[in-house]
Amino acid sequence: MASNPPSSLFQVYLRLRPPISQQADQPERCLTVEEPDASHSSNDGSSPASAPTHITTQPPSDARKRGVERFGFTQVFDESATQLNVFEDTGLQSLVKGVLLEQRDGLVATLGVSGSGKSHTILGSKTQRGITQMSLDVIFKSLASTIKPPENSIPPYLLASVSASDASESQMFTAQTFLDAVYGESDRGRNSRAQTPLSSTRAHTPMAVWKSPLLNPLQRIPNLYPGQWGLSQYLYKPASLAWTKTTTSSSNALQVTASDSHSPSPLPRNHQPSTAELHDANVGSIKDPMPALIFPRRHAPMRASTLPRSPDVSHLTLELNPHSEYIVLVSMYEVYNDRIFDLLSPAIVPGQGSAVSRQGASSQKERRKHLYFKSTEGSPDRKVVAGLRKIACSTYEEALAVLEVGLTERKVTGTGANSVSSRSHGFFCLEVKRRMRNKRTGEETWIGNTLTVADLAGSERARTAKTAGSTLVEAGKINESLMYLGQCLQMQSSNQEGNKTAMVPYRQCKLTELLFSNSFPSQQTASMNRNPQRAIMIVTADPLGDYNATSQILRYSALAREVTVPRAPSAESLLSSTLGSRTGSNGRHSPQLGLAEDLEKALADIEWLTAENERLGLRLTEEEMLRAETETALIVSEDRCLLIEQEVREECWAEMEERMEQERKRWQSAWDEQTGHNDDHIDKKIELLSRGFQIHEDPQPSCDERVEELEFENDQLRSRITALERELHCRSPTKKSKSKNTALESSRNANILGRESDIEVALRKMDQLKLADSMFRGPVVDSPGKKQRKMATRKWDLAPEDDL
Ligand SMILES: Nc1ncnc2c1ncn2[C@@H]1O[C@H](COP(=O)(O)OP(=O)(O)OP(=O)(O)O)[C@@H](O)[C@H]1O
Repeated sequence: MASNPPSSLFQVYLRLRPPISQQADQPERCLTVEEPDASHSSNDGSSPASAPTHITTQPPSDARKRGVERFGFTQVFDESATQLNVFEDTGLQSLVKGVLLEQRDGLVATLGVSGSGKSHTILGSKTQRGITQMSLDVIFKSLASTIKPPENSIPPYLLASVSASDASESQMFTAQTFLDAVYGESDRGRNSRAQTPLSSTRAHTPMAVWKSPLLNPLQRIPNLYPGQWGLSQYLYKPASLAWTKTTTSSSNALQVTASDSHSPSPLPRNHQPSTAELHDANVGSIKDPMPALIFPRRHAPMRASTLPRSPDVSHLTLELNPHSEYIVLVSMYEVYNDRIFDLLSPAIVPGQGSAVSRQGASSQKERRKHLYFKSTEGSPDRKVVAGLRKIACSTYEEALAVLEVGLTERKVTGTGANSVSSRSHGFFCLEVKRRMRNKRTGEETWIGNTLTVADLAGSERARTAKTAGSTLVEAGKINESLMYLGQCLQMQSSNQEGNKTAMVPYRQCKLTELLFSNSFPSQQTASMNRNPQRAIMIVTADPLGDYNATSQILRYSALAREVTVPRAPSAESLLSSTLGSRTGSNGRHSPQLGLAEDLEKALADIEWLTAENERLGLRLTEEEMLRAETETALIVSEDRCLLIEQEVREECWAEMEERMEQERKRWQSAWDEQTGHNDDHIDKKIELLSRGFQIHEDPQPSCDERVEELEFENDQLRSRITALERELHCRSPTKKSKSKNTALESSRNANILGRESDIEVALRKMDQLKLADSMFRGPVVDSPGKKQRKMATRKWDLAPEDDL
């Protein structure tokens, strides 16, 4: 089994985690490290000959029938391996060397089940440094004599020049400016990191370093390099948000200063930046640094002196050309829910002073701007994460302080599997750029390579990790991306085993794209003298952890795999031993020897059956492995289903709420309309009623009108009396005289009374008239049932008695 094929994209190492605490009832151990094979030595010398390279799985006792799997890695580190062992034996020094000297990018990533020790390997603990700190230390120690400029601060012009040749559309800041923005001047003296999310959530991997309360380097610029860089010409004024030329001398003053022949590294005359050039440079920080540097304020982290300094890696320092000039840029990003987010430019929640990344999945998704992994104008041959914030660091401490800032932004949550579980794939990039000058044209540029350290989130099962809601969504995305990563790694190992060159399907998700894109040599990269990256994968596993999850990860990542079925003692050997034991000591066969032939026949049958059994056992194991893989795919699908279900539920809920709101509004408007109508209706009714109740009073007639009225009535009455008298004349004379006498008498009586009211007079007069009328008409024969109509009293009946 070739455990370390030369063409592998990734060197894959396995590291076993020691038990955290000694429990009385330790779970069964599921992994056993094989003793190193003396004959084995790695093809490229990437692992020492005495180092173990294989591991076997021990299925739990309730599943003994399962086949034993044997996995091959570049090297296996058992529980006793220290951080320094891992750093040295994984060849991280050669990765650093590739970045510094060989124009080769380096990538180191950790992969494993949640809680298996990935972050510990990458970032270390309170007492031990991780491979990130050690790599940083080696790089800064190697660059110590060459890193420019001295006094640990970077002049802005230098940054402008670096930025102009940067291909990733980044924003650049010096570490001092950046850390000033993060911690502020007032907090510099404090040493507590109690309030940083990192301190509470990731206690085992302290990264905080920020010790030197130096002045803002930019404030000291004018005196820094008077002769060499001509920086006295430029002064950074944060208030004006721009580089301004402080001198009023002629425009070529800078060129004169910069081309000073005494300068140890003079800039070419034709490449000194004019103000316009600086303005045109693709640097957000230089055009407009302060707005981009808004950052939630933090308290300064713990003192550098309290941070672990071991393991010491001074002996790994590399020799570099002392005349070269380097600059180190640090950037950090995370892949969260298959999107890339810059960890050094977080979104800000107004008034809260904390990054949005701590606010939960949805808000994070909504408020942070995600970045693209793409080819840019300046980098057509390879993809880069565009638009990152890059911090120029000139010391190890500065780089660690920036790393600390990025880590506090990273999404970490407590789950059932790990109390500080990473919920995103974190990438820490260390770009080392070297100044290159074209001797012929004098053109200056900065080229460099990047060492990327990736701390991948751990795979987990929703059931064991007890995740729900947004954490479940994250877990689904994590598992999915790890499944794709597993497919790529499997393709890599099957390519090597069968010498095929099948396509590694790395474009399926952001994680695999970021890890694999730059691993393949292309024609363009070859023409640009750029080597494909070197990559190391450190797989971490807990030997006392979950068998299924651990063996699944190992199946993904191992460079080689074998399956063996535990053999039962062969029937042949059993029979031979039985027969042998029955042979007498004197050499004679026992009486049962006659059965030997039958037994031999049976032996052959048994042998055949045993072989068949083994074959079936092997198939069973293969089927089981297939089933395990399908189970993983099922878990991923289940996670996806849950995710979809959750999304659908949320959508339905939102739609229902929207509809309810619409209905409510509709009912409200109908109600308002109806109420308005009712009010109108009632108003109208009231109006009508009030109109009906209005009492009309005739105006009091004036005296003249009354007189006139009465006179008119008198006339009427007189004419009526005349008519009656005339009628009376036409009838019997006796009645006539009597009647007349009666009328006259009445009139006389009325005159006598004199004081009777008009009404009484009128009533009496009416009675008289009725009487007279009945007399004149004679007896009237009324039809039965017909009522006699009474004459109503009228105003004109009320004539004064005198008139009558
Ligand atoms: N080699 C080791 N030596 C001592 N302790 C270790 C080692 N590896 C891991 N641990 C401890 O185990 C615990 C879990 O480790 P860690 O946080 O690194 O897991 P992880 O794989 O990064 O988990 P996740 O994927 O959930 O982030 C920590 O307390 C860590 O200190």
